Amino acid sequence: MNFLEVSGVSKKAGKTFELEPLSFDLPRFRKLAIAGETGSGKSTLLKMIAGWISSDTGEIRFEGTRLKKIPDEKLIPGHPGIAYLSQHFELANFLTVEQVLSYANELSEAEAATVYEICRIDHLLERRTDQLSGGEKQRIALARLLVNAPRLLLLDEPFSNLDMIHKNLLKTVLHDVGEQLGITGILVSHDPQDTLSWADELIVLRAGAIVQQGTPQQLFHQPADTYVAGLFGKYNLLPVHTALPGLPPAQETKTHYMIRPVHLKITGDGWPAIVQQVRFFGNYEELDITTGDLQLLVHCDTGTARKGDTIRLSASPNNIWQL
Ligand SMILES: Nc1ncnc2c1ncn2[C@@H]1O[C@H](COP(=O)(O)OP(=O)(O)OP(=O)(O)O)[C@@H](O)[C@H]1O
Repeated sequence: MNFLEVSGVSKKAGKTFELEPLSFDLPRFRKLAIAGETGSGKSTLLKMIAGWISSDTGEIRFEGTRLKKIPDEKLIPGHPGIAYLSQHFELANFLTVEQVLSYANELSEAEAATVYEICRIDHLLERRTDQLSGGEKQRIALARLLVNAPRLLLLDEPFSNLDMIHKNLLKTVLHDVGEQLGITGILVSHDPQDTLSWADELIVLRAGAIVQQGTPQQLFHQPADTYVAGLFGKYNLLPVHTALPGLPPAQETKTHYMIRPVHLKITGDGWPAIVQQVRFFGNYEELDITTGDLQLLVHCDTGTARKGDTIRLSASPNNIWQL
């Protein structure tokens, strides 16, 4: 028995969208992220697991028990043991944070104090809910779910609308929730970059279907297609007939080599190339380069090359993937 078993669930939403029957298992304590472009069905899937909407087919089992469907088998959304942090959470007005949390609390005082500490909200307990920033409200909404002692936490786009500082703070909080509270998590994000550092496993959706499932490393280095490759960052495509030294023999059925810009290294020997453009991104620079009739992107340390330079490039065979 797996902690969570999703078997053949499908859902029609609106006139045109259909989440195709999909299945996956999630062992306890494993962090799963669901990525995909806008409208690919991420939230629909998460809401079905949360018990906010029902699937048209299939079933979901949590800790061995089949989850009841709403509204056929139960009227109130949600399932015991599963917490769902929606994009549109609400906190009761005119209450202090402490009141909001104590009404929901099912933990001992010491356990609740640990949750407040992990959520970095100790200093906010006396505040009223209308005296909080968006990021603070969100961490309180999260704490309110955690004081119900869930075993599975579902997070729907938790990083949207947060500036970099609050986003990083929330990432630390979510890391600690998994590590210190031992809560299994599923996170949905339209920005796959946010999921790479958090997840143990990723599912990529496109148009309501799973296109790839694997570790963040697999999805980044060995994407199933250009859609998955593009979700996780920029990439170069070189036709397999490209005559550059060091490229591995092309596999049958593959048409292109894929190399991430960060994996093209400027070296003493390698393919001669001309730098056409340099763009500054702070931590790195992005070069437009041409080699023969190919145009490629290279990411390198700032100040490595200037427009017009002739450079030499190479890539380790480990960082060349075929599509
Ligand atoms: N209640 C609904 N009524 C009509 N259409 C819906 C409903 N819920 C979802 N849809 C449609 O289903 C599709 C998938 O929506 P969903 O919210 O699951 O996508 P998503 O991948 O989470 O997108 P985003 O990243 O933009 O949140 C969309 O085309 C959406 O318009």
